[in-house]
Amino acid sequence: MIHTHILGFPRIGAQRELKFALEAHWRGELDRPALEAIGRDLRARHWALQRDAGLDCVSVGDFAFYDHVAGHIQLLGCEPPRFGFSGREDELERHFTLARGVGHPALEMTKWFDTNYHYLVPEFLPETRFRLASGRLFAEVAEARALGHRVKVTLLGPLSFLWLGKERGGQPFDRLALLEHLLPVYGQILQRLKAEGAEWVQVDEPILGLDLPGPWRAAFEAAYIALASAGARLMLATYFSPLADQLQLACRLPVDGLHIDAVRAPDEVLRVADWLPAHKQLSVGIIDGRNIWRCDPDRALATLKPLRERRDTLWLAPSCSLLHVPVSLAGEAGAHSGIDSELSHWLAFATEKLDELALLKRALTDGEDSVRNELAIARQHLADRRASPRVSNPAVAARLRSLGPDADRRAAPFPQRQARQRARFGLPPLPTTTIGSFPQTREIRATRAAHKRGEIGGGAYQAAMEAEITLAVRKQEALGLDVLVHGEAERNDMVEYFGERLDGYAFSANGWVQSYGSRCVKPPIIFGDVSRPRPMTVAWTCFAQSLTPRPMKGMLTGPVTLLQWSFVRDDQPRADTALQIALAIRDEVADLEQAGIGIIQIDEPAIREGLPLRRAGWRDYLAWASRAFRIAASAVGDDTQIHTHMCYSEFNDILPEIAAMDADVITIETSRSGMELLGAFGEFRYPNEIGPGVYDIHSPRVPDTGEMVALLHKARRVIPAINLWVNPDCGLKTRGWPETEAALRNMVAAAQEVRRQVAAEA
Ligand SMILES: Nc1nc2c(c(=O)[nH]1)N[C@@H](CNc1ccc(C(=O)N[C@@H](CCC(=O)N[C@@H](CCC(=O)N[C@@H](CCC(=O)O)C(=O)O)C(=O)O)C(=O)O)cc1)CN2
Ligand code: MET
Ligand SMILES: [Zn+2]
Repeated sequence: MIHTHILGFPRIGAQRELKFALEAHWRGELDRPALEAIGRDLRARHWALQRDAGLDCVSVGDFAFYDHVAGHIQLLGCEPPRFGFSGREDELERHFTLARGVGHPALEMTKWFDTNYHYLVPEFLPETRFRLASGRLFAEVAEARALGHRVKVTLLGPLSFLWLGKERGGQPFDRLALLEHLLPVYGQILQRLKAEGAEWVQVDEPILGLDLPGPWRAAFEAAYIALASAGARLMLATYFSPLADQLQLACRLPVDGLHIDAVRAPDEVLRVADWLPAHKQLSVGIIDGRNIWRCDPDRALATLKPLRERRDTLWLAPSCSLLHVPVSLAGEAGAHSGIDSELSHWLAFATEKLDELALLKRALTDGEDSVRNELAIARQHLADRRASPRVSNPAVAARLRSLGPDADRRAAPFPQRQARQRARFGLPPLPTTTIGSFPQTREIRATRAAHKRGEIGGGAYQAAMEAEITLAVRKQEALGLDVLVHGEAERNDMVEYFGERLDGYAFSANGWVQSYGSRCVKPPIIFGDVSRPRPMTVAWTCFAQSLTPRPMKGMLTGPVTLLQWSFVRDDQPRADTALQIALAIRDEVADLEQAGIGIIQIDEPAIREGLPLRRAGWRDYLAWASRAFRIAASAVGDDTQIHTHMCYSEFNDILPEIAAMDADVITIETSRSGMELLGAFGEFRYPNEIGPGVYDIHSPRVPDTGEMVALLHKARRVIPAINLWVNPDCGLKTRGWPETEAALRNMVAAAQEVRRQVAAEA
C-alpha cells in the first residue's frame, strides 16, 4: 500500500491573503474575528487542495498567524515571564506581542536551519515549566474533521524545541535539563490529539540531522519511550540533512513511523529501509520541498521500487514542509511573470508537488502503464530542460576556465590598501555609515506596482525613484553621516532585483515565500548559466553621487547570498553557480569603480546560513564561498574600498574564513547580543576594519546616544579605534522615516562623542 502526505503547506496564501490580513489587523483596520476567519478559510482551502490531489490525510498544525514556533511556545505555556502577561490577554494578541515586542523587546528571530525562514526563538530559564496552555491546535483538528478530512497533526518534537531555544537569565544552566518537565505536557497533548481523532501525529525532530552533542543524542531514547505511552501513532520526521551516525538511533526509537529526506540524503534511503523494523512505517521524502524543479518520476521510481519490494506499506511525501516554496504555478499565468510557458513546464510549486505525489502513488499502485500519458509528458519536459539552449552559455564556461589563480586576490595586502584609502577619502576616526536601504515606504511600493501595471511609464518611474534617492541623500547630509548610500528605493528586494537583471535567472510574478510574520520574499529562479548582459546599478549610484561631494557607497548583493536566497539549479554543483554569479558581480564592481565610485559594498548576509548543517561539509563550502566573494571583489585598485555586510548569524566559528574574504571593511549585526559577538573578533585579532552594529533595526524603538556610546566603548576594548566604524545592525527598509532619522541623529552624536574621547586619550 502507498500512503501520501505532506509535512506542511505554505500558510501565507496564494495571493498573500494572510500577509494583507495581518497588516490590516495591526493597523487596526481588521478586527480579530475577521482575521480569524481569514485564517480558517486559508486552512480549509489548503486542506481541500491536499484532499483533491488525492493525499491520504491532511496536515493540521502547520498554520500560524505569525510563526509556528511561537505557536508552540504558547501551546506549551512557556511564554517568557519578561512579557509580564497577566493571563487575561487574548492568546492571539500575545502571539503578536511575542513576535513584535509591543512595549517589550520581541523574541529574537533566527533562521530555521539553512532556510530563509525566520522562527521566533524560545527562551528558557532554569525555572521554566510547561503546561498545556492553548486549545488552538485541538480546535484546528476539530475544524479539519468537521470538513471530513483524515487528520495527521504536525508537532515540533521536544528535543528540537529545546535545541532551537536559548538559555536566558543570569546563571548558566543547561536547557536540556528542562526535558523532564516538558515530556509530561507532550504526553497530555498526544493523548488529547488521539482522543480527538488525529490518526497520526508527525513529530518533527530535524535536529537528528545535526552533529549533536552526546547528551542530546542520548536523551532521545528515554524521551520517546515516555511519549510512546501516550498511545498516539507517531511519525518521527527528520529533514534537511543526512542522519549519518544518528541513523540507527532514529530507526530504533519507539515510534510508529520515520520520515527521511531522500533529496538531501539519497544515499541513506536503503540503509534506513534495512534498519527500520518492519512494523514501522517508512515515509520517503522523495519530492524536493526546498526547490521548485519538476520531479523526475523515473528517478523517483528507481529509488522507490526497491523499497516497495522490502516493505508492505510505503509513505510518500515531499522532503520537508512546503513552507519553503511558493503556493502555485497558477499565479504565473499572467503577463507579469518572468516564467514563460516553457520554463513553467520545468517547475513545480507547492500545489503542483501535491499532484506529483499522487502520480508516483498511482505509478506504484496501479503500474506505470496506468499513468502512461502523465509520465510521457513529464519525461518530455525534463528532456527539454536538459537539452535546452537556454540553460548553457559557452561564454560563461570559457570565462570560468580562463580565470587566473590570482583572480581572487587584491593587488596589495590590506595594510597598504588601508593607507591608500585613508589618504583618498580623508574620513574622520570612527566614520559613520548605514547598511544600504532606507525606508521602503508604501508610496515607493505603490509607484513600483503602478509602473509594473503599466500605469506610469519608465520616465516617470525613474523620476519618482530619483526623487526618493535625492530625499535620502539630503537627509543623510543633514544628519552628518560620513559615507552615504543611495537608499535602494528602486529595488523590490536585494536578491530579486539582481535576479531580474541577470541572464540565466527567471523571476516569478507571484512566487512568494514567507520570510517571517507578514514579510515575504520572491526568490528568483536560477535555471541556466548566469551572466550580466549590462550594468545593473551604475546609473542609480552615479545619480546619487552627483548629488553630493561625500563618498557614495555602491551597493551590491554578493554571490553567496544571491545563490542562497534564490531557487538554484539542481543540475550542477552550487559552487559552480556561485562562481558564475561572482563573475557577474565582478563586472558590476569594475563598472562602478570605472564610473568613479570609490567605496563599494558587497552584502553577504547569507554566508553563514549557507553552511552545511553537518560540519563535515564546512571546509569545502567555506573554501568556495569565500573564493566566490573574493572573485567578485578583487578586480579593483588598492584605493577602492570594498565593504561587506553580514547579519542574522553567529560568526564565531567561521571567523578565519570571514577574514579570508579580505573585505576592507565589514559591517555586522551585533547590537542585539550587546556586542557579545565582537569578543571573538577581538580574540581572533580580526585584521581589517569593522563596523559593529550599534542599534537593532528590527524595532521602531529609538536608541539613545548614551546607549550607543556604551556599545562603542565595549567595541573599543577589542577592536583598535582606528579600525572602527559606526553603523546600524542592518538595512532600514522596514522602518519608517521618523524613527530612522531620530535613531541616526543619536548615532552620529554617539560617534562624535567617542571621537572626542579617543582624541582626548591620544
Ligand atoms: N531575499 C531576501 N531575503 C532576506 C532578506 C532580504 O532583504 N531579501 N532579509 C532578511 C529577511 N528580511 C526581510 C525584510 C523585509 C521583507 C519585505 O519587506 N518584504 C516585502 C516584499 C518586498 C518586495 O518584494 N516588494 C516588491 C513588491 C511589493 C508588493 O507587494 N507590491 C504590491 C503593491 C504594494 C503597494 O501598492 O503598496 C503588489 O504588487 O501588489 C516591491 O517593492 O516592488 C513584503 O513582504 O511586503 C522581506 C524580508 C533575510 N532574508
Ligand atoms: C539582510 S542584509 C541587507 C543589506 C541591504 N544592503 C540593506 O540595507 O537592506
Ligand atoms: Zn543585514
